Amino acid sequence: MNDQLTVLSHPLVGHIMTELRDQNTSPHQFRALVRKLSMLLCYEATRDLPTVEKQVITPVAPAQGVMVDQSKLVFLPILRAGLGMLDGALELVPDASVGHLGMYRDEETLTPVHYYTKLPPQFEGRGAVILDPMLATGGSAVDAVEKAASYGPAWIKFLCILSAPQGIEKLSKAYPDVKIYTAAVDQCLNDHGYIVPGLGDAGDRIFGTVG
Ligand SMILES: O=P(O)(O)OC[C@H]1O[C@H](OP(=O)(O)OP(=O)(O)O)[C@H](O)[C@@H]1O
Ligand SMILES: O=c1cc[nH]c(=O)[nH]1
Ligand SMILES: [Mg+2]
Repeated sequence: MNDQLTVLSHPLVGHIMTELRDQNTSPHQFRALVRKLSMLLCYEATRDLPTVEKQVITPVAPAQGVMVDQSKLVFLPILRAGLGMLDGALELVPDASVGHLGMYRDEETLTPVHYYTKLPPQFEGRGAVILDPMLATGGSAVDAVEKAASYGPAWIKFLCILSAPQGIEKLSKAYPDVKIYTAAVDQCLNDHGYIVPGLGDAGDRIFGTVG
């Protein structure tokens, strides 16, 4: 693989992924599993955040601690499915800002269609963390990074639950500076652009709209 890519490698991640893939998993369970994986992805992606020292007094003695300036982070979920990852990310960084990138993938052309954008106006000195459970062809991810980059963030990271080799390649070639964090990399895409074996349509499974 490449050094832009971090794949969560852990027995518990494998366990959660297996439950997530199972077609018998209910939307309620699916959302809970996506939330857990999103927290773990966010944990990895925030490993290099700067800290400032802070002294506190414990019941026993003064202690030198550190704090993170959470306002330096902006989470950008790609609607709809990315919303499923937001709770987990905000659980770890509750004071981050949130912007929304509305796009869906046209079923015929597999290219993203943009329908809504609402980002915080002030990105200077802040990092952008894009959230979308699925990195398939990579078209949506590349468009999301392009949009985020136009706001001038200090850096951009892309967090997804599941990815296909095609999507990783497309995103990493288009944006070599964007680090990608994923819980698993699958084999390929099928003729409809779905990840194989995958987990189906993440948005439909999160929101209970499976046909
Ligand atoms: O890598 P790509 O080939 O662009 O595919 C990935 C995109 O497809 C899914 O969204 P979808 O179009 O299903 O929209 P939804 O979240 O509203 O269901 C997924 O959540 C990504 O945004
Ligand atoms: O497998 C896939 C591919 C794109 N979007 C999804 O939700 N699932
Ligand atoms: Mg969908």
